[in-house]
Amino acid sequence: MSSFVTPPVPPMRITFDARMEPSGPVLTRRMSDLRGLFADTAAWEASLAEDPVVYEVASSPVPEAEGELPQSITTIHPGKVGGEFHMTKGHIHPRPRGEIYLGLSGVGGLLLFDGDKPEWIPMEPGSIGYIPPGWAHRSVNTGDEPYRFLAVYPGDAGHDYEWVLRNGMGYRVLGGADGPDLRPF
Ligand SMILES: O=P(O)(O)OC[C@H]1O[C@H](O)[C@H](O)[C@@H](O)[C@@H]1O
Ligand SMILES: [Fe+2]
Repeated sequence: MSSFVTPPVPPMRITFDARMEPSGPVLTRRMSDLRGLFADTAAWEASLAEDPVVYEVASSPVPEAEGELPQSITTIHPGKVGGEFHMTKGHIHPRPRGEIYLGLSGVGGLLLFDGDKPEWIPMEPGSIGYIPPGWAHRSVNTGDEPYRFLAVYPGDAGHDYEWVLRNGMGYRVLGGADGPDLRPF
């Protein structure tokens, strides 16, 4: 994802509206944008008839450029595909850079994978999830209302989505009787 502002930018107060969303560009990802991510391909194909919005990313007007600290608020709408919770595509930063997430509303989790072992950080309003450099990351809505989080990341980190398609994320996150059921794959 990229924002529409080029550096240098002035010091600024970032203003959030009543829904606490930054005023910058919004990226919408529909089910059809999530090809190859859900295990149950038949269920994914069936969902394309309606092609619902799975998540939206609203960015602040800070450029994705070296030295900058862009922020975004992602809203993942609730739902499942073949028992698997709605989730983001997931990516790794081509330049190894850390990132922080802050849970704002709803419940979910941050799935991390270093290519060897997966980690799961449950997220609720007020939780800070830390993504160390070199870990792929994906967010999952494990509840029945929208899950929203703020992300802050170095502007030169970049997004590699192919890595996740090639390597997976270590776990699939399904709805279980007592909350999320993490299945190795
Ligand atoms: O990029 P995705 O894996 O689709 O995740 C959606 C978004 O989540 C967070 O907000 C990240 O900071 C964004 O950089 C990312 O674009
Ligand atoms: Fe990231």
